[in-house]
Amino acid sequence: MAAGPVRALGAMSGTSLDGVDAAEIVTDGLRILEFGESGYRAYSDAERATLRAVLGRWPGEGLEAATRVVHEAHTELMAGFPEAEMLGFHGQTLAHDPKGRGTHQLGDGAVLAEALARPVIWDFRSADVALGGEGAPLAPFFHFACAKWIGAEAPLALLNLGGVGNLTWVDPRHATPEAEGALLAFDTGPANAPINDLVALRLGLDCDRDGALARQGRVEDGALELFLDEQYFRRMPPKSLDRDDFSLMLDLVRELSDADAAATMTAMAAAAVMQGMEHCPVAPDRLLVTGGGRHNPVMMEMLAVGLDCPVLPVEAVGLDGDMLEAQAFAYLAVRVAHGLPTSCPGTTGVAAPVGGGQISRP
Ligand SMILES: Nc1ncnc2c1ncn2[C@@H]1O[C@H](COP(=O)(O)OP(=O)(O)OP(=O)(O)O)[C@@H](O)[C@H]1O
Ligand SMILES: CC(=O)N[C@H]1[C@@H]2OC[C@@H](O2)[C@@H](O)[C@@H]1O[C@H](C)C(=O)O
Repeated sequence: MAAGPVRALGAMSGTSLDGVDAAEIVTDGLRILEFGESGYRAYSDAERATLRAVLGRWPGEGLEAATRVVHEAHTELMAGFPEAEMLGFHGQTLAHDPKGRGTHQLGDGAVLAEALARPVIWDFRSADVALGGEGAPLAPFFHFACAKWIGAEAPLALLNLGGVGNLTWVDPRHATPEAEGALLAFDTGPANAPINDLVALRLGLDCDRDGALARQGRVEDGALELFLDEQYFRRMPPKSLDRDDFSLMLDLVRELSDADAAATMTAMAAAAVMQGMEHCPVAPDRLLVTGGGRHNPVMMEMLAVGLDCPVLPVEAVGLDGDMLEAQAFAYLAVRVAHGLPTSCPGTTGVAAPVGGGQISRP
């Protein structure tokens, strides 16, 4: 395919299991030329339960119903973007165990290519894992393009607070993301997923909206210390996590009141980020925050108090923090189509820059 600009649509079904985000960008696979339309398709409670029931169950039987949910939700949403020439389809991570079972995202790009009559780029993580990488995070190459787009001239950090947190340190003075020293990225630790699980279990809520519960509680330092004692925090990056790798968190707060448990888990997510920031090769001049956690003022305040640099939502530089991951998979799709790498030693620990992703045509 010619390496000119493409209007691509990316879709992401994140670890929070709330729904599917889709967003268009125009790119040549190097620069962001234009941001386009975006949309969201929530999972119904029944669909979410179907997905939740199979998380971690891979390899396994009986994934048909969950796969159908993923295909239907994505087809419905992506059909509303007829001008997109190419589709980037992340799928729903079912299991992520790069050094063991591998990484698996539910959904078949070939089925979507038929249904939507357009080329679909998908299965972004497998090639990286096959070559010894973590297979995640993959947004960092897009974060590099974002740093260029905002005209950054000094190292900065981008943090995604999704179900899991991931941090990207970017030095925008390099010409390409795969240049040695341009990027360092890794998953910081659990972010919203355990808080969602806590409030779902105890109160039947989706999330601790606006940190209202955490704000009423007190952080239990003993539990926080035990959490930070986890082996994961002693590992050097790159490193990545599966959604439920930190299920011990619920045990650590079992004896606490609802409010204290929420406050302590919010502090755990923030402390994991602070730990992660210590890995930055050069202190970043700001931390730009994307993902749902930036809407949680308690988590944002904890980060602002604990870090030396300004902590700002990505909206402060004109980006859309609800759509950044979907945009990332639109951008990565075009990179794959143009034969460009999507990960490198600094982002996933893979031995050399690699272009992941399969291309399915209708
Ligand atoms: N107003 C809010 N107050 C508190 N938390 C919020 C708020 N809005 C969103 N969140 C949290 O953000 C989560 C959604 O974040 P996001 O959509 O970035 O996650 P994701 O993309 O599914 O995860 P990942 O990036 O790990 O794949 C919600 O499940 C909730 O926990
Ligand atoms: C295996 C997997 O799906 N990982 C997700 C998850 O959600 C956040 C964090 O863990 C990150 O590593 C990744 O998502 C983003 C989009 C990424 O690859 O950059």
